[in-house]
Amino acid sequence: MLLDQRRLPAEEAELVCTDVPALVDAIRTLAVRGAPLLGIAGAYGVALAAARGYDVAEAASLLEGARPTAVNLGYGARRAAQAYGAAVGRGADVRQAAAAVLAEARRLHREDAEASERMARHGLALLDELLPGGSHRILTHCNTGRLVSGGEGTAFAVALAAHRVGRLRHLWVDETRPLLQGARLTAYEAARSGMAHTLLTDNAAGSLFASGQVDAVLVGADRIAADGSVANKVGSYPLAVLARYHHVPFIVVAPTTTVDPATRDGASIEVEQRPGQEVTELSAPFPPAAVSGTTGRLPRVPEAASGVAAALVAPVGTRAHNPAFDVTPPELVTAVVTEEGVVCPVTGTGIAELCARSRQVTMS
Ligand SMILES: CSC[C@@H](O)[C@@H](O)C(=O)COP(=O)(O)O
Repeated sequence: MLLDQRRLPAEEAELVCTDVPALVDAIRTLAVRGAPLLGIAGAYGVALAAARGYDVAEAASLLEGARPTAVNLGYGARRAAQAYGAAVGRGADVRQAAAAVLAEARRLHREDAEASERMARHGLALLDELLPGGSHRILTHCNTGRLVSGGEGTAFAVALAAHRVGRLRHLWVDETRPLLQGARLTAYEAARSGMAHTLLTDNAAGSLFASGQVDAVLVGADRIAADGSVANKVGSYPLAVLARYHHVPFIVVAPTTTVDPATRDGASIEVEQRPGQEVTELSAPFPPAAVSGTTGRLPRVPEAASGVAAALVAPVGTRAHNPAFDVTPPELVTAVVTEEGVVCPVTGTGIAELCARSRQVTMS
């Protein structure tokens, strides 16, 4: 059972996935999303497969293939599949093996919550070190809070920790085109946590930096390559460039499960390309109610890819370039905060150590 993130903030609706294809669809359509949560969903998906008596290895590979960039998804699915294999190897019957996978998924879920808490602590200490004086105006991109984690999230958890100790002056929330994770989800989480926040269009960030209103950028990551390159929601790289130009720290917050030593460098990271319709139409993942509320005088088209009514925002037939992520080179990253501590890609410090601490699981 998932909280259906496609329907937020209009509605807090549950989505029940009773088989693996349903979960794969939920992952592809972003009902469940965000790197750490994808790992958790992948592990529970394999537990579901085991409980239903499906082929566990095939389920793990289907789940892993649902979205290519967030390495956590494959990590969760592979780790659960390994737990199944190990149980069978110990002589467990199908029911016992399924129980072992479920226990492993729950363990991963708990570990993510713990990692989240530790990242928040390390991140807050880093902010205090980088920005003495302690009244932080933080800009964040996409959604990295409780909605994406077993705990309070990655980058958002650091901002929340600063808020709790009275050191967050303001949270700037990028809307995050085209699927509006910032507007729909981060603004929703910030409001629920009572954080002072303002939503801006992604394009408004430049003038915000220029007017000196951003003290630090905090983002999450979907995959960190062996050279310290960071893949995150499209729009993160331009923020890193802006931050460098304006002498503002650009900080990545991600658990060690996001570090992938097997991916050599940024160019080797597969960036998910999403349907152009997400750019040319106001449609998926918005629920029909939200779409009808926002169509105004825009022409309506009968059906979007998701099957919900949509409004055109570009002429029929317009092609759209829609990468879901971009890659920030290590020289633009001031620091990577993990649950194990802080490393500094800009100086090359700690990247090898980070890779050594990665918890990636490879299937034999
Ligand atoms: C949640 S931590 C980091 C990332 O997963 C997050 O910033 C992000 O890019 C999510 O992308 P999404 O396409 O919404 O799954």
